[in-house]
Amino acid sequence: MQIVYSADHARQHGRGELTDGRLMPVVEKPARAEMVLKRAQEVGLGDIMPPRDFGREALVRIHRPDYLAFLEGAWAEWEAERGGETDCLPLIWPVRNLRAVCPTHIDGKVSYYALDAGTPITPGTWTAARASANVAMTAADLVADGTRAAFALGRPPGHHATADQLGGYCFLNNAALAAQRLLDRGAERVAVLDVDYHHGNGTQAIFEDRADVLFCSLHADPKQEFPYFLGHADETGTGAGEGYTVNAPLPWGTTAEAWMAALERLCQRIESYAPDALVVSLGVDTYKGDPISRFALDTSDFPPIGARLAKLALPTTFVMEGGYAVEEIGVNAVGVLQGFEGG
Ligand SMILES: NCCCCCC(=O)NO
Ligand SMILES: [Zn+2]
Repeated sequence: MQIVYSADHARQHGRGELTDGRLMPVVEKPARAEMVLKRAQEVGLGDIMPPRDFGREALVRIHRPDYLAFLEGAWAEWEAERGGETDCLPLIWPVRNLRAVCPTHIDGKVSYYALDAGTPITPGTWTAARASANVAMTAADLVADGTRAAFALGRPPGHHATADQLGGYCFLNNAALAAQRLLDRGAERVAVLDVDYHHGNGTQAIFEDRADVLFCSLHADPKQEFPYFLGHADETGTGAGEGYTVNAPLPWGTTAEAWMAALERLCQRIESYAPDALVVSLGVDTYKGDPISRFALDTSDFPPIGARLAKLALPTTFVMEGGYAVEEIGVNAVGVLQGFEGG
């Protein structure tokens, strides 16, 4: 399986994320991608190629221009205001009884464009986020060119990012950009399957009113887990997209048996949709040893996931999302890909 990778991911390395009531060391760090790359090379998963730069015209197919302008200029504005000793994080949100009018001050702007305070903007964020987006679109192009499957080994991840908001360690929605790229290359229908432990609120929001992308996700129940405010089973799409969003929320402690049963239901929905291509938001934070998650999948449970996805017999673009057990992320993520290849 072809792997697309850019060392520019390492330009995203936050100095802290707000969690557990304090600024903690980030879990979304460069070692994650390096460990997956190392494992892919160890098992000879496939050739590794750099991304092509698709430019801003590809990003605006999914993201709002004002949001892209914010991301590009945020660090410079933050540094001018505060110096470079701390990362840019929000401190207030336009919640109930407030108005979502974009402020001019960087504190207000980052709050307007962020859904959480766990996603630090750093000097290298814009570079890393664009590289991750280009990695995903390059992988999608490989699949559009006839490759059976490709792996976008990028970070920062993307599935929490909406058209105009960052959050959950995400800035640009790599999986959504990959799906759009496949449509722009001639696919009529694309299914996005999100197997990350967390609900892909960004991907759902981006495609919720569209019938040309089916969004399916199994994830920790938002009543218990981040992102808390999207991902319920009664969210089925809106307008022309009614029926093209499928959520399978699962409780803390979910075992591989229950998780695979939910996956089976989503795979059957994908089969009935009969897409031209599949994009998989591949998070492996469903692993029982993940430091921020509470499902119970073991390393041996990951290859069967790939094997089931292979039975869909669709051109498939795997896009790296979450997974924070750094020692096991490689064997778990590559395990899915080996299972897909029948390895
Ligand atoms: N800091 C709160 C948890 C962010 C979740 C990140 C993730 O893995 N999403 O898939
Ligand atoms: Zn996750």
